[in-house]
Order: sequence, then C-alpha cells, then structure tokens
Amino acid sequence: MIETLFKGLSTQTAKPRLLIVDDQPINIHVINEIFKQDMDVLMATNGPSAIELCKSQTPDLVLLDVMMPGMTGYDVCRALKAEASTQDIPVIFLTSLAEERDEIFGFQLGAVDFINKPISPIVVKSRVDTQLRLKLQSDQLRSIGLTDGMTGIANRRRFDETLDQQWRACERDRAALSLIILDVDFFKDYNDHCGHLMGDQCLKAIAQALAVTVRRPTDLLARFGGEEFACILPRTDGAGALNRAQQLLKVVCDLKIEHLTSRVSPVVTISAGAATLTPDRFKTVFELISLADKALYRAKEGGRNQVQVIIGPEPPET
Ligand SMILES: Nc1nc2c(ncn2[C@@H]2O[C@H](COP(=O)(O)OP(=O)(O)OP(=O)(O)O)[C@@H](O)[C@H]2O)c(=O)[nH]1
Repeated sequence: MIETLFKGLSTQTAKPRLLIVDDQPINIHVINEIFKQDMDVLMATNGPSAIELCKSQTPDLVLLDVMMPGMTGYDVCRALKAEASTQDIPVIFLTSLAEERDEIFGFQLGAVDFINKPISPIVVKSRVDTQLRLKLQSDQLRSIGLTDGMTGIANRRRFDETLDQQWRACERDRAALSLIILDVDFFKDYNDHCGHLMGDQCLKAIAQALAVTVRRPTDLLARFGGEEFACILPRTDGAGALNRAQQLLKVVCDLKIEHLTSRVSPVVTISAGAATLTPDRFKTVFELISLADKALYRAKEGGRNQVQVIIGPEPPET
C-alpha cells in the first residue's frame, strides 16, 4: 500500500518520517507497530522534545497527543506553526476529547486532521496515508518550482530564497558569508560556432560538474542567469571562497569540452568572482551580489579562466 502511495513521487528517496508524540509510551508503541515497516518513526513523550525533533529532523508528519502534562499538544502545534522551519509539517491530533469545539480549536491552530482515541489501526493508517500523500505531493511541486528545468540544479528563485535565509543566519551568528558568481568564457562564440543545442549540452555538463564539487549541505549551487552560475557558501571566509572557486574552475577545465573559438583555452573555461562579507544590519544582500559581480568583471578583464576575490568591510564593533 505505502509503495503504491509514494509511486511517482520521484524526489522521495528515503522512507517518509513520522513523529509520534504521546506522554504514554504504550500508546507510542501501538502506533509504532502500525507504521514501523513503511516509515522511519521518531518518538517523543513531551512537547519540548517534539519541537526539538521537528527542528532537527523535519518529519513529514506529526501524530500529536493533545493531553500531555506541561506543554499540551495544542501548545506544541502553536509553536510549530509559529516557526518558519516547522510550519509546513502537517499535524494530526490524537485525542480522547470528543467535543466539536476542541476539534475546531485544533483546526484553528493549523492541524490537518483529528483521530479519536482509543485508536483504530485502520483509521489511523488511512488518515496518515492521505495526509502524507498530500504533503509529499506538495513537497514535489515546491521542489519543481525551485529547480532549473534545463540543468536540474537550483533555479534563481531558490538562490534568492537561500541567500536571504543564509544572510539572516550569518548575521545572527556574526559569521562570514561568501558568494561566487561563475560565467562561461566566450560562450557566445561557443553557441555561434557549435549551435544552441550543443550550447545547452555544454551548460548541463558544467552544472553537473559544479554540483558534484559543491558538497557541504549548507552550500548551494544555482543557475544564476543564462550562462552564469552562483554558489552560496555560508560560514566561509575569503580564503575558503578562493579555494572553492579555484576547485570549480578546475572541474570545468577537466571536462575538456572543446572550444575552438575561445581566445583563452582550447577547452571550455569559466571565470569566477567571489565576495565575502560578514552580514550586519548596515549592509544588504545586494552589496554581496554586487561585490561578487565586480570581482567577476575583474576576472574577465584580467584575462578570463581565473578567480578574483573581493573581501567586504568588517561589521562595526558593538
Ligand atoms: N545555449 C545556450 N546559450 C545561452 C543560454 N543562456 C545564455 N546563453 C548565451 O550565452 C552567451 C553569453 O554571451 P556574453 O554574455 O556576450 O558573454 P561570453 O560570450 O560568454 O563572453 P565572456 O563572458 O566575456 O567571456 C549569449 O550568447 C547567450 O545567448 C542557454 O540556456 N543556452
């Protein structure tokens, strides 16, 4: 059943993750028996642990007991919906409260369904399957909307969202944020000489090679514009950005894609502009982009097939 449920959801590589929250371990055990075969089951016996698990593990669905000592299920749901990183996780309440007003209250808090206790395994399974299908479909749609159709890497929209998020995270942690913009050298001549279809193939191969090189889970490679790529490197200083950019140039060179009309190399090369800033409230994300752009311009002016780095001003002392 679960196999057919998730058929066609190609972005789903691992088993779906279900978090069961109940202060009675025996109740968790009963529900775990229903799902342990098909899902990765996470468990929590109180509200604070449930919230922590949601932040660190981002389950695909939460089965949440309402009546718990200390933090109730309602409190947990409210907290999850108030936080950007957890607000899209669907919550199903498990409750022995049979009053309609309790259900209305739960829906107003953002729950997607209610299951009455004592539970019926078939009902729990059907309701969870339905909500999971919706969640995974919406994940897939979101992922399509954030992916560049031609190269399969992140698109400009995802780049903008991620840069904003990482800007705020690095500002909070007073950490350096680096950005590399990469541009294929003499790509107009490549297109003119080899044709647009070959040009597209070339961009796909470059994207693939760059993607393999961008390894840290918080780094992001995106298609920035036509033949431009960008790489966001959170918590990375100028030296780190230079190192990464040089590596990116090397992997493209190593592809050895013949470029007979390039004036710098017999094979396709790229130029890179890297910029590093420690974000603070006096700066904007546009400054980082424009510094990286300026560095890229210098790399082009300096002869192409090279990296230039610009380090932005340090934040003022507080
Ligand atoms: N095949 C293909 N070409 C594209 C795509 N997006 C942009 N281009 C082409 O990339 C070329 C970029 O040319 P320019 O900006 O003049 O720069 P360049 O020829 O690479 O020269 P330099 O950047 O100065 O080394 C243009 O001819 C665009 O049409 C695409 O998706 N596919």
